[in-house]
Amino acid sequence: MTSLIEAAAVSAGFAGGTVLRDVDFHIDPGEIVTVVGPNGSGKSTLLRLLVGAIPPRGGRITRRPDLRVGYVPQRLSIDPTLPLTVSRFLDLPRPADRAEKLALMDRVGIRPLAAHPLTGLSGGQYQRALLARALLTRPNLLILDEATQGMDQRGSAEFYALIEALRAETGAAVLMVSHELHVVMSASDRVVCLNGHVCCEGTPEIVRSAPEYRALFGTGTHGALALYRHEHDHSHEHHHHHHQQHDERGTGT
Ligand SMILES: Nc1ncnc2c1ncn2[C@@H]1O[C@H](COP(=O)(O)OP(=O)(O)OP(=O)(O)O)[C@@H](O)[C@H]1O
Repeated sequence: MTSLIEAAAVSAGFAGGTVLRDVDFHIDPGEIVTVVGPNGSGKSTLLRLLVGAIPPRGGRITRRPDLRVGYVPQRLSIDPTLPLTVSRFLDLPRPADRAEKLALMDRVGIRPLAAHPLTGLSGGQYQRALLARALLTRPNLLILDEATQGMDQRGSAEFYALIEALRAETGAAVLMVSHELHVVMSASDRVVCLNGHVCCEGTPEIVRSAPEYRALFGTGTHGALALYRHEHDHSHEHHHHHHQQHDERGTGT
C-alpha cells in the first residue's frame, strides 16, 4: 500500500440522515490535499472517518500500518482558568523533550511566547502552538481542520506558506479542510471539492475551473488568489523578517 490512507465508496451518516455517500479518497506520502466544500458538506465528518474517530456506514477505509497522524484541531476545549503556558501545553498529553520543544516553537515562530499563557494568544499564534504540538509526534500525515479560521488573509497566507515549508522539510503529507478556498487552494497539490459526495477533484487550477466547483462557490476569488501567489513567491525572506520582529517584541517583555 503506497497511500497513507485510502477510502473506497465510503458513506457516513448520523440519526439526521446521510452526510457522505460513495466517497473515494486517498492521500499519498508528501502530498498536500485540501478538502473544500460549503458548510455542512461533510468535511469534518470525512476527516473523522479517515482518522477512525467514527466508523463508516458503508465502504472501506485502509490506513498504512506506519501512519502517524499529527492533528491540528479547530479549537481545543481548555479550561481558561488553567494557567497553562505554551511550553507546558506542548507537554500534553506527555512530556516532550525540551530541546525539541524549543526547536519546534522556534520553527513555527512562537518561541518568544513559550512562557505566555495559552489563553492569551492571538488566533494565529494559537494555531502555531497547536501545530508545534502536532509536530512533536513526528507525523507522516498532518491533518488541519479549518486551521486559519479567524485569521486575516495575510495571516492565512503566511500560515499556509509555513505548512508548505514544513512539508518540504519533514516530508509529511498534509490534509486540510477549509472553506477559505481562494487562499488555501494554491498551497495544495490536489483539491477535493466535497458536497455530500466528491463533486470534483484535481489540481487547484482544474478544480477552480470545474463547473461543479463554480456552481458551489462562484468565480469571484481571483484577487485573493493573486495575493497568496505574491506572498508565496516572496515567502522566505519575508518570513524571516517577520519572525525577527516577533523575537524583538518577545524579548522585550
Ligand atoms: N455527531 C453528529 N451527530 C449528528 N449530526 C452530525 C454530527 N456531526 C455532523 N453532523 C451533521 O453532518 C453534516 C455535516 O457536518 P460536518 O461537520 O461534517 O460538515 P462540514 O463540512 O465540516 O461543515 P462546516 O464547514 O460547517 O464545518 C451536518 O449536517 C451536521 O449537522
